[in-house]
Amino acid sequence: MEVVIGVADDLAVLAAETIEAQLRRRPESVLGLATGSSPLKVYEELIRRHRETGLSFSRARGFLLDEYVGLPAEHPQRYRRVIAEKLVDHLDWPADQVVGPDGLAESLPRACTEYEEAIAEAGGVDIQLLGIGSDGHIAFNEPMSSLTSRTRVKSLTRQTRQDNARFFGGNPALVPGHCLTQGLGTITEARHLILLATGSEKTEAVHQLVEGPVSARWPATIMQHHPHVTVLVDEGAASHLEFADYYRQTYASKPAWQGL
Ligand SMILES: N[C@@H]1[C@@H](O)[C@H](O)[C@@H](COP(=O)(O)O)O[C@@H]1O
Repeated sequence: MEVVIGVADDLAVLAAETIEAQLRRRPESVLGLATGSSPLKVYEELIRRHRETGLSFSRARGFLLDEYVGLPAEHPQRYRRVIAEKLVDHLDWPADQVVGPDGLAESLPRACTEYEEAIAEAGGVDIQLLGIGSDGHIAFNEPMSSLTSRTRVKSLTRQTRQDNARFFGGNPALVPGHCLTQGLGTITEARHLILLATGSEKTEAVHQLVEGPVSARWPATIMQHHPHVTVLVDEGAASHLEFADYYRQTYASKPAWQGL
C-alpha cells in the first residue's frame, strides 16, 4: 500500500495521470468509477485532458461501484445519472459502455448476479477509484460487511444516511435505506485500487484503513491484502497517521518513472 499525502488538486492530477497512462497503454481498459464528492476533481481533470490533449474513452468500459435501490431513473442522485453528469457526458465515452448495478430491477438479487457476470466478461477492472465513508465503508460496504462479499443488496447505516443527506436537501429520511453494492471481494479483484480521501471527517477511517488491524469493523481495511493500492490523502485526512513521516519520505524518494 502506498500512501501519498498532498493537496487535493495535486492528488486528483496524480489519479488522472494514472488513468490516462492506462488508457493510452490499452484504450479498451476497464475503469471502476466511484460517486460521492471525493473523485470529483479527478473527473474534472480527466475531462480537461480529454478536451485539451485528446485523451479518448471511446473504447473503454466503466463500472460503477454501487447504486441506491428504488430511486427513479430521473432522480438527480441516482448514481448512474450522477456519473453521466459529472463525467461521461463530457467525454467521447459511449453511454452504454458505462454501467452500474440496477437499483430498479424487478429482481435485485438477479441484477447483482448479472452485474458480477458483466464485470467478469469485461475481463475485470483495471483501475478502481474509491472514496471512503467516515465509518470506513468503501462503495456501500458498511461495517461488518463480509470481507469476501460479492455484489448484493445492503442496508445503509444511520451514519451513512446522515453523511449523504447533503445530497438530498439535508434530510436523512430522503436517503434511500437500501442499495446495491459491489462486495469487498468484488472490489479487491480490481488490479489497481486508488482511494482518495480529504478532510478531517475521514481522519479515523483513513488511519484504520492504512494502519489498523484488518477487520470487518472497518471494511476498507481489506485493502491491506491487495498487492497494488494507492491511498491519496490531504493533510486533514492524514492527520492521525502514525507513520506519516515515513510515507512522505518514501514518496519523496520514489523514482518518477515508477508512477503510482
Ligand atoms: N457510496 C458512496 C461511496 O462510494 C463514497 O466513497 C462515500 C464517501 O463519499 P464522499 O466522497 O462524498 O465523502 O459515500 C458514499 O456512501
